[in-house]
Amino acid sequence: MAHAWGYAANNGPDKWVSNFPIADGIRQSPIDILPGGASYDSGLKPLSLKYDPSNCLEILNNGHSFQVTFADDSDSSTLKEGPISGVYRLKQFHFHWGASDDKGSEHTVAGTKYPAELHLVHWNTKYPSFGEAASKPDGLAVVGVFLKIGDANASLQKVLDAFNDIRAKGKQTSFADFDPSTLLPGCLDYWTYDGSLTTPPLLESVTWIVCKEPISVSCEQMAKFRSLLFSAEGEPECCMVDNYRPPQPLKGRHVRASFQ
Ligand SMILES: NS(=O)(=O)c1c(F)c(F)c(S(=O)(=O)CCO)c(N[C@H](c2ccccc2)[C@@H](O)c2ccccc2)c1F
Ligand SMILES: [Zn+2]
Repeated sequence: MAHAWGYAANNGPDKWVSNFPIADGIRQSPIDILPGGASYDSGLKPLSLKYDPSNCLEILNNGHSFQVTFADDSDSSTLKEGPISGVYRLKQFHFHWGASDDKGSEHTVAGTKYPAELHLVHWNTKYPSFGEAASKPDGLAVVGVFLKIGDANASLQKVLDAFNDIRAKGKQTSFADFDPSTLLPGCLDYWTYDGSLTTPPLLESVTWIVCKEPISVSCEQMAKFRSLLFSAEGEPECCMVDNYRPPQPLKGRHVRASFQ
């Protein structure tokens, strides 16, 4: 049985290709975004994000990151417009972060790494389910938001306050009435390109929408991220840090900007 994928030297991003050959595919994510190389597209619409806090269900340590899961049986928490057509439903959000403040984001901007990156994962309702959508080239849309060291983020603190219940892999706890739009930056200018999931199964089904403006996170809040564990209860403790895939080859893809 091949050992499970992770972010360590023996099972990390450089090893994923042996079990997931698409790791060397033509539309892999993340990428290094070169603002000078992105072309402004006046046809790109503003993002329309409408989230209902009552859809928020639970928070879970899945051993790779932590995720906040949403009820997606109706169109009450959706992404519309932007670079996509149709209606995409919010399924979950999660983060990626580093062992220190100089790394942690998956996307980079002209080589600049941020200490963390938020991903809001949505699926195209033209397909019957998330699982179906995840295997289609237009099946998923992920909104990425960079985190930058600065003032403490009060909205993020609500998520971090749940960490004591989910410290180890497999732990979950109810998490209700959270509005993820409170985690979005004031300005929703974005870059967009065709890409993939950044973890196995690395499916090439994601329209990436990466916000230009970061949100703030304090050093103390970053320390709280790093208090989570990759390991399950009873296993030797392994801090959950550096759970990011490095930028992948562009392979001829174009990045568009919604702003000039
Ligand atoms: N950066 S990314 O957006 O590509 C990404 C991640 F980097 C990521 F870590 C996760 S994760 O769920 O936290 C652990 C890996 O599954 C997911 N989770 C996916 C997911 C699972 C359930 C519901 C929504 C999203 C991912 O696990 C997945 C997507 C599609 C098919 C199978 C699994 C994910 F989408
Ligand atoms: Zn992610």
